[in-house]
Amino acid sequence: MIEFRGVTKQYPDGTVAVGGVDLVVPPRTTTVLVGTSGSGKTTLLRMINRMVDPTDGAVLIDGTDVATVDPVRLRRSIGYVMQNSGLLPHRTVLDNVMTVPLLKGTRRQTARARAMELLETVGLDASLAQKYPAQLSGGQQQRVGVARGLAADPNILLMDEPFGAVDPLVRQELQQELRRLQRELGKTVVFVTHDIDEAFLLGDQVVLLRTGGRVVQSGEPAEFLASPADDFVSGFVGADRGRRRLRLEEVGGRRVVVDEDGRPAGVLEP
Ligand SMILES: Nc1ncnc2c1ncn2[C@@H]1O[C@H](COP(=O)(O)OP(=O)(O)OP(=O)(O)O)[C@@H](O)[C@H]1O
Repeated sequence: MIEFRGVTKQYPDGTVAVGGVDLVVPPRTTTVLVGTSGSGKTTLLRMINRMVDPTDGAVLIDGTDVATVDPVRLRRSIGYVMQNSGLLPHRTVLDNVMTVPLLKGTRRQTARARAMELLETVGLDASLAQKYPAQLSGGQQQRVGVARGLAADPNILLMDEPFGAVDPLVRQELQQELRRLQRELGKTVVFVTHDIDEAFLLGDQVVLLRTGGRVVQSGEPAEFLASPADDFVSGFVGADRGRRRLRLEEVGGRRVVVDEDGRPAGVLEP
């Protein structure tokens, strides 16, 4: 379990990136931090592995204040996946995935076998292992990034807009893969996005932030539509837009769910 207790981050120039956040991230579930640009999502995420230290409050992992843990050790025990995959360009895919396990002292043969296994887990063909990142598509690079994040078998996986830079179709594919992976692996995932649809799709818990790094609402995705905390939330989740306003229509004896324009969204189970 990850816990934020009264966490604030004020940068030396006076910017309050995160303002007094209290939040619990339950284990083995996906928590999505969502919000507009500059709402403190990345800062909040990076306080988990001490890439950023809070100026006030504390972040605890399983009851231990991360401030008391050596940052290098901490970072190697937590998976981290970022937007542009962050792969080392002059190293092969295999070497990229093996980096952290080798740094942690895993034997080369073991690390290699595990890396090959992980490439398969994230849906990559073994033949890509000896290629260099630039020889891969954006989507493939992101998959390698996910494999690398999982390589040291961390309990926690931090993902900062990991699918932000790929085209919409590949993005959908990667989102579905992450859902599958999460069902199989049961990691504690903290995922940053500015896309509310992605947040609803992936999050067991969604945390909506606004400028100044304040939590406006948190909870299960459906709660945001059922009872948005205020107008900002309504606007952000699009509760006021046609796409979210669904209604039932009877078609050929079945109950079909349609949107405001009458376009079908699905069929209601009997
Ligand atoms: N090193 C820094 N020094 C000063 N201000 C910073 C620094 N890093 C971030 N900030 C500011 O803190 C605020 C929050 O930044 P952060 O990157 O956490 O937001 P974000 O929600 O992740 O945004 P985005 O979606 O654009 O990545 C912003 O106003 C940003 O300009």
